Amino acid sequence: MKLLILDRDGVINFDSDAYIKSLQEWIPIPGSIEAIAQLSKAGWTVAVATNQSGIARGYYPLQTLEAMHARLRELVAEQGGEVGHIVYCPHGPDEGCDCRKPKPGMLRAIAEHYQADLSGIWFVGDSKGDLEAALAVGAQPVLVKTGKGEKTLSKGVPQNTLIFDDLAAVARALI
Ligand SMILES: O=P(O)(O)OC[C@@H](O)[C@H]1O[C@@H](OP(=O)(O)O)[C@@H](O)[C@@H](O)[C@@H]1O
Ligand SMILES: [Mg+2]
Ligand SMILES: [Zn+2]
Repeated sequence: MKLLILDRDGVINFDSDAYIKSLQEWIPIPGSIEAIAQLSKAGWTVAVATNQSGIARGYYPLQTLEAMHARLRELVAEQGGEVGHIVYCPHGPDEGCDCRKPKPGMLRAIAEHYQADLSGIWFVGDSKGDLEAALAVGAQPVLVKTGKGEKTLSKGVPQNTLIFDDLAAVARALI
């Protein structure tokens, strides 16, 4: 299957150092909704793996997170596309969970959901932890320059990282 996995904040929607704490703060990056819709219409399964430590930190309830993901699904559906499995890590950095990136637990959960092999699968992110999670399971690290991407790039990225300006450019490369 044609499986593509996306980080959320900084890839699909704008990110903020103050976290994305409400539906109103969840604003798609221009071109990202269209990119996901075009990819899914071209036969790609587009899954999402996102750290959401704001839940553990008490910044927003699970209900708000679910509302953001419902909005994402709604916007992509309006463009005739579909969003696949969305996995999130609600834990804080000190909880020692297996799902918080750079650990690959969420990528493994998505692979399990689709009974898919992760080797070579593109995982598109904006942070170093995204790239490291990809490498941990033999997936292809892909960096976009949106969100924290420029900052991540300036600090150096793994040698085989693919680099694109944004999610729309990733979609153009795949379709
Ligand atoms: O990029 P994804 O994984 O979709 O989500 C990242 C968010 O959960 C937040 O992750 C936080 O990192 P800490 O969780 O505080 O280390 C910060 O980087 C915030 O700016 C960011 O909004
Ligand atoms: Mg991100
Ligand atoms: Zn977790």
